[in-house]
Amino acid sequence: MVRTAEAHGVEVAVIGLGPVGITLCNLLADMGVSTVGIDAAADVYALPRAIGMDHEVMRVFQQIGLAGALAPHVGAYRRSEYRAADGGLLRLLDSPPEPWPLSWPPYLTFVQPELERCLRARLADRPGVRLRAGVELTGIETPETPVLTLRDTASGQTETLRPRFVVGCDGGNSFVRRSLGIGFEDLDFDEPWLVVDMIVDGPVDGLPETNVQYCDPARPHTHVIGPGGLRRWEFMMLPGEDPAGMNREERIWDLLSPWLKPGQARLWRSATYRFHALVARDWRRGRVFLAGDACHMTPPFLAQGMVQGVKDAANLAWKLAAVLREGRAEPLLDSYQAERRPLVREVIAITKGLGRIICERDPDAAAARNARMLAELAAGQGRVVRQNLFPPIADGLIARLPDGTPAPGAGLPCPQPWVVTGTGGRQRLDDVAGHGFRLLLRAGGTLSPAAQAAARGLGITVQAIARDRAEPALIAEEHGLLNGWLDGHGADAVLVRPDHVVFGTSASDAGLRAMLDQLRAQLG
Ligand SMILES: O=C(O)/C=C/c1cccc(O)c1
Repeated sequence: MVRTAEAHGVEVAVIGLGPVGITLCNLLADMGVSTVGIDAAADVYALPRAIGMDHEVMRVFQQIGLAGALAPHVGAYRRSEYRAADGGLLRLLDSPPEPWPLSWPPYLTFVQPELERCLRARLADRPGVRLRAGVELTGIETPETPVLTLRDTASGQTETLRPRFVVGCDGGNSFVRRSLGIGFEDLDFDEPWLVVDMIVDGPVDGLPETNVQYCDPARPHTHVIGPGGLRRWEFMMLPGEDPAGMNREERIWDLLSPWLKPGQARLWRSATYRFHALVARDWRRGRVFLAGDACHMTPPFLAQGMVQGVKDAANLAWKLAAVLREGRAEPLLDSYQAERRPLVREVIAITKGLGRIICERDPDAAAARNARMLAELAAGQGRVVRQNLFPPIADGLIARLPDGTPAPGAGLPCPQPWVVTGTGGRQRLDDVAGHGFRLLLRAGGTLSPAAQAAARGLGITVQAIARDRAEPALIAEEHGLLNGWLDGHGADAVLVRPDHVVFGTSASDAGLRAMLDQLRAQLG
């Protein structure tokens, strides 16, 4: 039976309610955008797939108001060691000591089903957003004015939906992407691996205390420590090994035998899969967008899969809201692909570089690799600050200097220090300064009437932040992080976008007015 239910008032349809889609639904709902989230599955996928996230993603969950609810499902920071087959250390991916730049540990782990449940629970009974699980997208037409055909998987009933915009967050096999005929650029790195999630309930001697990339040419493998008792091992599958044979419990215990015996842990999930290095050629067709795995797939070695997807959601959400709520022109939405695609492509290339190190199976090449990495370690180059591996946004909606280069700091995540307020005690800055466009100034800095009027006209919140409590201001930093960052960029003010990315910095009132003019022009 065909039922045509013209849904009036749905502004954005999000297809796929995995972590990226449900994050996008939360952000859009908070921005007052009427949203429907659609997923063919009746419930959250009960087993973990992603396990790692970073401080920028945690900041988005903080923005959504979920930091507290997620705390039991989030794991502590661990460094990543790259080790040779003989156990020797080859490289260390670490984090700087506290205070951390975004106030969250730069790398965290999480339990995916619980994370998704928290994100869904927050939207239950919320006006303006509707989650429709058990509803499958079966057709998508005319991307300039999208018309969706939906089918209820239980009743078989179909309906049509005409949202203003559609975002396909429907995973690597995205129906949305395939329907639009969008292909991938293949960055040429895929290998078959077995992934095993174990729950270790009690103390077990000899388990690694950190994440480890075992660069063993006989069988490259990985160990990641998740929250609670969750431990993940990943094993490369060798030529001739068949997925079904690898994914037998007896075989898994055999692979785990250097660390665990049966009875010391429970097998939660195991799966064989082939990782890929792919980025969609187009991220937008008309009023239909792609996000997350639907438009990029990253090898696992830096845990960037979900991270980059949530960053897509944060990037797109405020731009859609700017068009739908503030009447900005739709070309603003072109900056989504302009900003995200080159960055994600670079993240995939960086991950691929590390993956090639880990996945080396030729013993001679592995020996040469070890010698090179040991020399780098001895020369002090083998200790890498994890978050510094990733590039800033370099294209799109950022302030530029007269020569066209990005303004100092533009495209980076803005630091989020711990601050102390007169009334509120110790808080993270975003919880005080808000989440829209905000202009953060040094304490004592003043804005000319013209700059104030320009900021007000753009709906920008202005906040002065003292370096410490000795300076008179309503908000004072605990560790001087943001003021130190301004020092480092030769700036007195930083203009931050709603996705926490730095639009630009300025060192004078004239520079600030020029930056605000650029923002007005770029917003359209
Ligand atoms: O952060 C890292 O260095 C590695 C994380 C990770 C997570 C999951 C699977 C992997 O191969 C690596």
